[in-house]
Amino acid sequence: MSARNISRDFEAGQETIRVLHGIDLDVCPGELTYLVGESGSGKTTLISIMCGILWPTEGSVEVFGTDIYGLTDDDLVDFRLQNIGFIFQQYNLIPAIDAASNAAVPLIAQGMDRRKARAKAAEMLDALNIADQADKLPNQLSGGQQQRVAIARALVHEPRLVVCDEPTAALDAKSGRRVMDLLRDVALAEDRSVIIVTHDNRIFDLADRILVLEDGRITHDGTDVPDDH
Ligand SMILES: Nc1ncnc2c1ncn2[C@@H]1O[C@H](COP(=O)(O)OP(=O)(O)OP(=O)(O)O)[C@@H](O)[C@H]1O
Repeated sequence: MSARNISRDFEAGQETIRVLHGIDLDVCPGELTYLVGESGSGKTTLISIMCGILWPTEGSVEVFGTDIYGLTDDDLVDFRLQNIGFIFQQYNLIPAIDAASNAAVPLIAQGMDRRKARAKAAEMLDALNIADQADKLPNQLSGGQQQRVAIARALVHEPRLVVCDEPTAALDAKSGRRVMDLLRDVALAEDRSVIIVTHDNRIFDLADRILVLEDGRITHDGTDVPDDH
């Protein structure tokens, strides 16, 4: 996928604040790409634009050959549903349905039979080591378990682009590694991309590429992370 000349402004009272300044970025399929940077540097804003949920003020984003902000609203919703999985810091689970049904949402939205979708979602929960929580409601789960349900939901329909905001932050070291292994196994392939926003230095060694964002600009692009991050 590629982003060209991305800028984003937010209104704050009378003022307009520019939080991204003309970002150009190509994300290569088959690579685990990390985005790191201080709080407020614009990471969440950038990945939200890259995965089709926040319009840039300027610039364009192409995902697997489609200019996503050139689509109609309906076509963009459909494109996201087919091609993109996201895991945000707020898990946004549906409170009234159990973990397996939450994880099955993208498949059901794509029209899959409910029972089949639940079975596939249960497999994903199993891979994340929470198969025994499948029948629980979100408020019966710990924060880390809810996060794993959100991860299962992001991966269950095998999207070609997966975007994650702090996927391991709420997890202990072992669970964090398991999530990263799963992201690598399920989400990454020759024709698939994964972008991860993280502060978690326990997983820096797993990245193929690390980008640093500072004040809305990319200031580092390499295989390692600079010492001060
Ligand atoms: N909807 C909004 N309205 C106004 N300002 C916003 C909005 N969303 C983000 N911002 C501002 O844009 C800047 C970048 O925010 P963003 O959440 O992208 O940073 P971040 O690097 O992801 O931070 P963190 O690591 O704390 O999540 C911040 O100054 C934030 O206050």
